[in-house]
Amino acid sequence: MTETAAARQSEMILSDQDRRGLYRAILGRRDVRGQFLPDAIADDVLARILVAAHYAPSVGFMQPWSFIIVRSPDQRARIKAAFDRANTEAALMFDGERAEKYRALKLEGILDAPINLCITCDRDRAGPVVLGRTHMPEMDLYSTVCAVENLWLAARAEGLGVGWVSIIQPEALRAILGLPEQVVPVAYLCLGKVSHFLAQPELQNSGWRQRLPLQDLVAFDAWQGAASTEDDALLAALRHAQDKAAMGEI
Ligand SMILES: Cc1cc2c(cc1C)N(C[C@H](O)[C@H](O)[C@H](O)COP(=O)(O)O)c1[nH]c(=O)[nH]c(=O)c1N2
Repeated sequence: MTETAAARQSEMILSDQDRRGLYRAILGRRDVRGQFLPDAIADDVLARILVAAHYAPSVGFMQPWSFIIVRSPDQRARIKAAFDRANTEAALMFDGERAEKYRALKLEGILDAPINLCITCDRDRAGPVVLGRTHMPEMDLYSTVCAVENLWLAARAEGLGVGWVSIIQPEALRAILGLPEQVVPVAYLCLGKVSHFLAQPELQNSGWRQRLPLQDLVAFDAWQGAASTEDDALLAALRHAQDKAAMGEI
């Protein structure tokens, strides 16, 4: 290995501090709806988090995403009206106490956040036959979701909150944003500085749903395959790691 290649290789190794920073961003990432501040986001910060999204993995290196930055108050008002229509329909799908609880939740920050961002998937970006998508046609959509998560984590590292709004008819999004037919609106996000990040998901705090024990979601060799004694140490490690994560530690 040449000296430059060796130096480059050592840059690829994350320091312990880097590693911890990554986990802190992952554990501290939140879906933000109610803590947005109206402050503008600096262009260089917005550029960095868009680059993070653009560096996501994608099937056949398809890079099917595009990013529509929605700043216009008129456009956001149209989106908010579409959310309100869908949210009224959604509330009717829950019964009794659950419906009441649903109606009390704040589920979007469309007008509160200074920027909204629609991340789309162009299903034709790389032609009809895509390496890796031949037998799983939804892989381009999954790739776009990888870009969403990259952006979400990068935003968290920059101290910005992101909230995903999916209570909206995709056809309404299409019409408002003028999307062509082959372009799917994958994620509609609200983005901005926040007063604070909550320690736990809002749905957990409100008693809507709790985080599941990770060890119940891990199986061996087949769907719901039972652990053998050789897996005991791993299961203990999972429990330990999740207990620490619940306290915000890694
Ligand atoms: C695909 C998808 C779609 C939505 C969400 C997430 C994802 C991944 N979430 C946020 C969701 O409620 C939240 O991620 C979980 O409650 C866990 O909380 P944290 O993200 O850890 O804060 C979300 N939240 C909300 O208030 N309105 C919404 O429409 C949606 N839609």
